Amino acid sequence: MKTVSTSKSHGGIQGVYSHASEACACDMTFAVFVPPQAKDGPVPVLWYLSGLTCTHANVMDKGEYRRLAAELGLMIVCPDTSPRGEGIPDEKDNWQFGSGAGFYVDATQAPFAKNYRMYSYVIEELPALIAANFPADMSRQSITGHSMGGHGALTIALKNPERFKSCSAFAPIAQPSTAGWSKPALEKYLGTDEAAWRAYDTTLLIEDGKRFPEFLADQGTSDGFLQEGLRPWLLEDACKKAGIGLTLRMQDGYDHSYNFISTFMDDHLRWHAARLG
Ligand SMILES: N[C@@H](CCC(=O)N[C@@H](CS)C(=O)NCC(=O)O)C(=O)O
Repeated sequence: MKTVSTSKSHGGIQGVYSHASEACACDMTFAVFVPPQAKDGPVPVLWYLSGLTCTHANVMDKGEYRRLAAELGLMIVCPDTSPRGEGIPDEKDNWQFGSGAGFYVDATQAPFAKNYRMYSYVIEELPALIAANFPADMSRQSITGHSMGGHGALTIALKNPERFKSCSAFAPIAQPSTAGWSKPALEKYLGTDEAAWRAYDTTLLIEDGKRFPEFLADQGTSDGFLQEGLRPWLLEDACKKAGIGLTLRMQDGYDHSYNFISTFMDDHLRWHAARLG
């Protein structure tokens, strides 16, 4: 692991690191905020998964999580959203696929299967690296994310309920297997057999019996992707049918940007801190 940069903030350290990823077969960059409490022992970890077009840096620069994370003693880990670099298959003019659009799946189709393994990266490789190199209490982890990363957080929590104490999302893609900006990506990463997509679709995972105790989700009413891409009512329906507690807050006038995310970041940090103990 290489340190790209470190910078003191609110008594903690905001760092950026890179490493040669086995899962993605390329160098990957990620951000970690270590709160001041870490000098007294391991601290709980909150994973933040970003949305389409993002790197590790968007939430680090605009998410405004450090002040409260430092107060609550939370480590914040922000992975990249896809493999990147020379030789990685990509569609340069398509922001909904390839670089910046890994959708947190393990691709099975050529030529993507070699690198686009963001599910394994986020659930296995990066946690092992964090556990080995940072003062993290890996018995206390929670997960959140935005848009494509909200989909990532919800699906990962549903598939690994024993790993995470809590899960929340900002404007998550509720049903990626039928939304216009995600369905083509699932088809290219996972093939045309729609049965394979179910493992990466929140509503279908719930339909197939996966469970998580409760979710918090915030959604702006002025989000341009609300009607076609995000459709939180599908999450609401799925949770209701399954008896999963969902706190869905429609936030009047907010859009899809980090101005929305940063407004409600404190609420999400407090939600997770309360459940991380
Ligand atoms: N590039 C797209 C927008 C993509 C977009 O809104 N991405 C969200 C996640 S789905 C984001 O967080 N963008 C980065 C940012 O706002 O910093 C467009 O121009 O319509």
